[in-house]
Amino acid sequence: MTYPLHPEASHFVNGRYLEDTTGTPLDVIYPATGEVIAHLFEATPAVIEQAITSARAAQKDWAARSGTERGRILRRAADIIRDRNHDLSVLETHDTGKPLQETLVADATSGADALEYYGGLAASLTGDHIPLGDGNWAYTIREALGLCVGIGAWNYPTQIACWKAAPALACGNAMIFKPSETTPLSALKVAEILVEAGLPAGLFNVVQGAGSVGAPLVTDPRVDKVSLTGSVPTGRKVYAAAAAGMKHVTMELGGKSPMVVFDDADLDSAVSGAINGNFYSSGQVCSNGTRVFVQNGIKEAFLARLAERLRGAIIGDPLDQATNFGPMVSAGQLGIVERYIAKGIEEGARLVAGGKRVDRDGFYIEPTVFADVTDDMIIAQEEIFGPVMCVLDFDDEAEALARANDTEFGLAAGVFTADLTRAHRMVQGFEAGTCFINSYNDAPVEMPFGGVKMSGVGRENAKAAIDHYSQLKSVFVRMDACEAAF
Ligand SMILES: NC(=O)c1ccc[n+]([C@@H]2O[C@H](COP(=O)([O-])OP(=O)(O)OC[C@H]3O[C@@H](n4cnc5c(N)ncnc54)[C@H](O)[C@@H]3O)[C@@H](O)[C@H]2O)c1
Ligand SMILES: C[N+](C)(C)CCCC=O
Repeated sequence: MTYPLHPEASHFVNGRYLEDTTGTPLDVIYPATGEVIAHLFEATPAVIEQAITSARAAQKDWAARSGTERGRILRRAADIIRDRNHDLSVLETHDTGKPLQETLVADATSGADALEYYGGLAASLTGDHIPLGDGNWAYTIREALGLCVGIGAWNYPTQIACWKAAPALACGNAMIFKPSETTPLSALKVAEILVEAGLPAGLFNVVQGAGSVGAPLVTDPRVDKVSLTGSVPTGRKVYAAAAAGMKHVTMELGGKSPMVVFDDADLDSAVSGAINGNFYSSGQVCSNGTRVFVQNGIKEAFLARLAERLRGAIIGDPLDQATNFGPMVSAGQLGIVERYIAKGIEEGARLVAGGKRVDRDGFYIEPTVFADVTDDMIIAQEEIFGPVMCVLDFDDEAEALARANDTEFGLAAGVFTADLTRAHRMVQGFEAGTCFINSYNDAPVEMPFGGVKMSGVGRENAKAAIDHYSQLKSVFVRMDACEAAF
């Protein structure tokens, strides 16, 4: 089976595809060629209204079902996704431009992991029994929040949809998901598969559009929770709008994460970490370790080995499974990256690799490395969200830690060293939500993922996400007579 690139309609609402051609046209562009591969329409107020009404209507019955029943449907969806991994990966590659070599292992499969994990957890989402003095006791009931809105970024459309939908649905919520306007295709397949797996109509809806479609969803009084994956500026706006309605939020935002490489690190392992943390998905990964602090004793060896390893980058057609480095997602994002590269040169950083557009159709730019970067440079401070690695030097541990933390962001941090005591000491000191020792960017569903400081609020994945998609009702039970002062 091969999926057609053009979906049946723009939106998926109340268990079926839905079109409203009066919405603003939304063209889907294949980043590897620049061609338009689908013509969609942004959601109109009428589409949004249908999504909210159907989600609210379906949620109560869903929450009243047993966790076992809810979990079974999620696990069935995970199985279908795994069976269709190849076709879903081809679609994800068209949506994002990411090489098929990556999408085959990191996108639909990661979504399936989330559905399987929360499907397994659903039956054991319980409250507590709390014994109190004098024979009295209390208990807590874990309840669904109601209607959750998920808003996605464009780098991992399938994964983001599933990382939000799976815990939300496991807890008994309904969800309306608005994918990024840049990558609207993959989430529609997730919705279709959930219904095929037995999810009742209305519980997972996909509506398309840009911020103008997201904003009314965030402020609608019938929405109980908003989970955003996006940039810090958008996070600020969405968090503030949600706060006005006292809604629950999860904010998965951007970063400028540090990776610290000590002299005693295994050189190839550290270089692999730096490549994974800067060039996977053409650098369009929130948690990327884009400030690579390398201790002076190993710096030149690190740069030499990195240059050698970069020659192994195969830049080309993302559908060719030999390709391991694809285009940027859009012409706009390519332009942003080019401007940062020009800025780095202007600031006096040493360009040691890449820096140029690739001479072919589509939005390609070479994997780029700057050395001799200093903390005050713009390229060391701002999230570029493209394949631009900044290498900075340091002398000792205390200096590396202080400089690693000297940022408003706090999504991730990594350390490469043979000294495990030092590794754990560094991790204790990192002001970051997600840390890595002698590795970078691993995100298994069993491990909480998220940031601190400006990088976000709340956690996705693992049991931690359950607390962000459910609430506790506390019940005090008196076993003797209730007394009063008068
Ligand atoms: N922490 C994480 O898990 C994570 C994962 C992936 C990407 N990101 C971050 O996402 C950013 C890149 O993605 P992007 O360019 O799509 O981000 P973005 O902030 O431009 O957009 C994110 C989403 O928010 C929507 N949006 C914009 N304005 C809105 C508004 N006022 N109300 C409601 N919704 C609105 C967009 O349409 C899009 O769907 C980077 O900063 C990256 O670090 C974070
Ligand atoms: C699984 N990764 C590659 C760490 C991506 C997480 C989501 C951030 O962009």
